This record gives sequence, structure tokens and C-alpha cells, in this order.
Amino acid sequence: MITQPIFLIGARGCGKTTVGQKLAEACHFDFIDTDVTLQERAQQSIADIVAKEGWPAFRALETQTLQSVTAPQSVIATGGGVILAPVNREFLRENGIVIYLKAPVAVLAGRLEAFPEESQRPTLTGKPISEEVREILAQRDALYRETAHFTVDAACEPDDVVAQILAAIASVQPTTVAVNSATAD
Ligand SMILES: Nc1ncnc2c1ncn2[C@@H]1O[C@H](COP(=O)(O)OP(=O)(O)O)[C@@H](O)[C@H]1O
Ligand SMILES: O=C(O)C1=C[C@@H](OP(=O)(O)O)[C@@H](O)[C@H](O)C1
Ligand SMILES: [Mg+2]
Repeated sequence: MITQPIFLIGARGCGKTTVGQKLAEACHFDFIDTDVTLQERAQQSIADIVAKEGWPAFRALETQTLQSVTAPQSVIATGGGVILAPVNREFLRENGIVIYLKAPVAVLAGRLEAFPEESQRPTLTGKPISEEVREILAQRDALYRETAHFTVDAACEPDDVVAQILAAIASVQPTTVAVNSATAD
């Protein structure tokens, strides 16, 4: 079994937080959500940080949080925008195994409409959810793919997503990080 951190990346609503908790249990790893840690440390919600200080301030805290929580035997659920910064993309690839939870726009939008969690997910574009999801995924999909070591289908049940991730990491050597292969696309 590997000991490298496992990073989950993907769009808002793909299940990084939900699947990450279950994956951590299955691996007997710690579970960390960078958004939760960031909000605890800042003692305010992401919506408040963005309203008061803007997105660049949030992105700087996100980079700091990512780097400070990274540790062996951890599953780390990131925020959907973590891949925007080149420094984060490089950090993720070099310090753990990166899994892209990929789901179609309709699935993501359906989940976000049912559970918007607006204090953690202030609007990125000012547009309605499904329009925003389509626009943002079009901008970011290539970045998720270039950052990930593995891509899994995140449109299925959380336990099935966990099973795909366990199958993918089974091929990884304990001391090295996988390169550029994909289990699903
Ligand atoms: N595989 C899944 N199947 C069905 N619903 C899911 C799945 N993954 C997540 N959800 C639901 O979608 C919403 C967003 O999930 P979350 O884990 O917070 O996503 P993320 O952290 O990637 O933004 C939550 O309400 C969660 O219960
Ligand atoms: O996509 C984004 O830019 C963001 C996604 C959110 O995390 P989730 O992907 O867990 O919703 C959170 O980090 C913040 O609102 C920014
Ligand atoms: Mg999350």
C-alpha cells in the first residue's frame, strides 16, 4: 500500500469532499479538506473572505493551506479552483497521487442546485449554476487532466468512485508517483 498523499481534484460538486472521506476510511488515512481547514484558520467562510478581500486573497490562502496540510497517509480534498495556479499544479503532481473526479456538466449542476452551500461556494461568474458550471469546466478541464495522474468517473455512486480510485492506486509503487496514466476518461 502506498503512503503518498492522495489529492482529489475536480469541479465543484464532483464529490471531492464526499468521496474523500470514504476513501480515507477505506485506506485508513487521515482526511483533510483544504476548504474546511482554510475556513477554520481564517475563522470566516469562503464567501466572506471573497466578499471582503477578493478571489486573489482566497487563492493565496488556498496555496498556503494546500502546502501546510500535505502529509503522508492523507487523503486531501482540494477546492475546485486549486489547479488554476501553476505553483499548485506542480506541487500536487510532485507531492502525491492526483486523482481527477470527472463528471458531466448536468451531473455537477444537478448536485450544486440541490446543495448549493453558498457560504463555501460564492458565485464565480454571477451566472446561473448550470451556465456557470459549463463555462468554468470548459476553462478548467484541460488543467484537471494535465495535473492528474489518474482520472475516474465521478458520476456514479460514491462507493463506486472509491473503488475506481483504489483500483488505480493499486498500480502505484509505494515510493514513487505514477505518471500520466488514466483509468477512465
Ligand atoms: N458520487 C456522488 N453521487 C451522488 N451525489 C454526490 C456524489 N458525490 C457528491 N455528491 C453530492 O454532491 C454534493 C457536492 O459534493 P461535494 O463532495 O461537496 O463536492 P466537492 O467537494 O467536489 O465540491 C453533496 O451534496 C454530495 O452529497
Ligand atoms: O471552483 C472553485 O473555484 C471553488 C470551489 C470550492 O470548493 P469545492 O470544489 O469543494 O466546491 C471552493 O474552494 C471555492 O468556492 C472555490
Ligand atoms: Mg469540497
